[in-house]
Amino acid sequence: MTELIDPAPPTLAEQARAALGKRNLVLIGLMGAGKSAIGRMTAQTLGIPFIDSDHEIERVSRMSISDLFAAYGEAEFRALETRVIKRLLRSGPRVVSTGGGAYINENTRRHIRRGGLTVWLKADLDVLWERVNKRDTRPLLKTENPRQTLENLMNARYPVYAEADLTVLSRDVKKETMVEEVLAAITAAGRRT
Ligand SMILES: Nc1ncnc2c1ncn2[C@@H]1O[C@H](COP(=O)(O)OP(=O)(O)O)[C@@H](O)[C@H]1O
Ligand SMILES: O=C(O)C1=C[C@@H](OP(=O)(O)O)[C@@H](O)[C@H](O)C1
Ligand SMILES: [Mg+2]
Repeated sequence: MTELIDPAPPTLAEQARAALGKRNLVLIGLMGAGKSAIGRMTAQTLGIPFIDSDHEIERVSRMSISDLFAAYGEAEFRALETRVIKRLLRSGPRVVSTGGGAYINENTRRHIRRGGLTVWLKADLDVLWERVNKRDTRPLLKTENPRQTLENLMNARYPVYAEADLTVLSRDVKKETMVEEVLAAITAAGRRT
């Protein structure tokens, strides 16, 4: 007689993967929130592809984000960003990390809202500033007072990011903890919908 063995309960990653189904997971939030870093790790944990929209923009344009801003200006960058994100969201499931301004652009936001489950990585100014001031790859922060610029962007953008399906607080904890919280949020949302 064969013995019936209870299957192991599903892991958090398996539960989140099931809740996501064919949908894309789209990370939004301000510069330094961890969209690129946490998005990559989340995709690995879920076992689905990861794409960073800025990386894809750099690949297709063969230019860095800074050079794109300098050569063509922000409006052209936004138009390219819209096209790239629309294409990236055409098939799923994937984790797509967007650049901080993507969700703020009305056109891009429309594609994102249709194209997947949105998670806002929300962080306070000190956390963001600590992270972004170490690098000079973000053209919008090449101002006289970049911390103030970041704060202004926060004030302008947080009400829009707040429309996301889910919000996870990004703070100084291990990246693995952030990934777990994203997975837990997806799982809980899956139960609700
Ligand atoms: N939970 C975290 N703890 C410590 N450092 C983090 C955490 N999340 C992200 N970082 C770091 O902060 C910096 C900005 O993260 P990044 O993923 O590029 O943000 P975004 O894509 O939202 O601008 C990177 O150097 C990244 O490794
Ligand atoms: O907030 C923004 O408008 C931007 C954020 C950047 O991406 P990260 O949020 O990944 O730094 C990048 O897309 C570009 O510099 C503009
Ligand atoms: Mg990024």
